[in-house]
Amino acid sequence: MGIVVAKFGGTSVGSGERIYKAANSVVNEYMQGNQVVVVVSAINKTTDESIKLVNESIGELVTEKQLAGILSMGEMQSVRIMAATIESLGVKAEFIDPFSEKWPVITDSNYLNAKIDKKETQKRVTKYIKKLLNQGIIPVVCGFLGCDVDGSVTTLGRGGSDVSAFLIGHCLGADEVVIVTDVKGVMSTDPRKLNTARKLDKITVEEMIDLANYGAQVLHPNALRYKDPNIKAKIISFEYGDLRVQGTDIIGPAHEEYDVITITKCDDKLSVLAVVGENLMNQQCIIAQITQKVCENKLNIYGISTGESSITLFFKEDEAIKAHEKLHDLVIGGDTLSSISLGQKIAMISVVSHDFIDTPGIIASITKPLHENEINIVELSSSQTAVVVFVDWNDGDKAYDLIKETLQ
Ligand SMILES: Nc1ncnc2c1ncn2[C@@H]1O[C@H](COP(=O)(O)OP(=O)(O)O)[C@@H](O)[C@H]1O
Ligand SMILES: N[C@@H](CC(=O)OP(=O)(O)O)C(=O)O
Repeated sequence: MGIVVAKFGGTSVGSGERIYKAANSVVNEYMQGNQVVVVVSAINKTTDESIKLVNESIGELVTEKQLAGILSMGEMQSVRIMAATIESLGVKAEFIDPFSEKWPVITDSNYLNAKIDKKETQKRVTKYIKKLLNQGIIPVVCGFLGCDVDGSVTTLGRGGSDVSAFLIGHCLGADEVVIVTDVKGVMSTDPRKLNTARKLDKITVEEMIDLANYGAQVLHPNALRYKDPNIKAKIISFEYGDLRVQGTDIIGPAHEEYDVITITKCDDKLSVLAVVGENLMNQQCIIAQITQKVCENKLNIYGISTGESSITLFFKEDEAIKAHEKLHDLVIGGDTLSSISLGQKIAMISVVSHDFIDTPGIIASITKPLHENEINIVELSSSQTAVVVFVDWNDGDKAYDLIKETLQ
């Protein structure tokens, strides 16, 4: 016997027929001897429709607290219908919403993007949800919602039902979390945008996080925070009405702890090369020509950035000498580039954390102490989860210490 958390997204409960199919799949899983927790989103586009109504009626005068309360209605409705449908199939089910005494997900009072109180949630999942499972009852829990210490409804942010499912799975020590949605699994790209998209049989947690961070709606980027190594996870289609169907397996735990900031200074001394030319932004294939040259000579680029009239590249000190020579050949062999310069010795400091995605001001908090200590930043690049700072080699250790002091 195992514990399975099954989450049904809005489209998977988008009609009476789909709700029946979903309830039936849950009951079948239960009949096979598993304990099942159901997490449900609002039916179809209910949340979008509520937002539209609020915009048209109240507009900006709505408070965040009021809006969270209004949005919660979608999930309040869907859990009731789902629990009743499961019961109609002969198995005991209990809906749980933020007003239930047994509500598990406790958050702060950031109403529309609430932060989860993991300790309190863990306690309540054990006390209430686990108990229901042991009584043979199927808990049907509102996805997306939380409740603060004052008893006010909060939301976990748009698409937050995925977070609810993995959070509850984590707190229960579940065997599996199954995300039921309107695609066959994770695809090579959004099938609504490219019809050549194909289904992946598996994807690693890290890959899935990156895909989600860059907008693949299929899973909320914060959900996998709660994917423990021993929890199996998959994304499947609602079409089959079967939780055992194959979709995309999400493999392994997250490699890096969330909540943790990793700061590293590259051991290698780097050199900066600037390739210069007029109006490079509008020149086609120039980056391809540069990287092709670098690739032919088996050199590794540590960083690259583009500007109006220059492209800056970072290489290991010894490789930069060869890169300089080879890229100079490119410069004098064509009309687009005018010149190249091999500049100072550089230290590279990388700052990485999954928390950067939704934390404003990270770049400012990295650059402020450097500015205050008169350390010049040669280059800075950033992605959703990483900021890489290039400074003069002689400033490297001090810059590293300052960033560490500020962020940790
Ligand atoms: N790489 C991808 N693989 C699968 N689906 C994707 C991908 N990128 C974006 N999507 C979109 O995610 C949608 C599913 O997410 P969502 O609409 O939030 O479902 P649900 O209502 O079940 O939570 C799909 O319909 C698809 O258009
Ligand atoms: N109903 C909420 C929460 C959610 O997760 O929905 P879905 O699972 O349909 O993406 C929203 O639309 O944001």
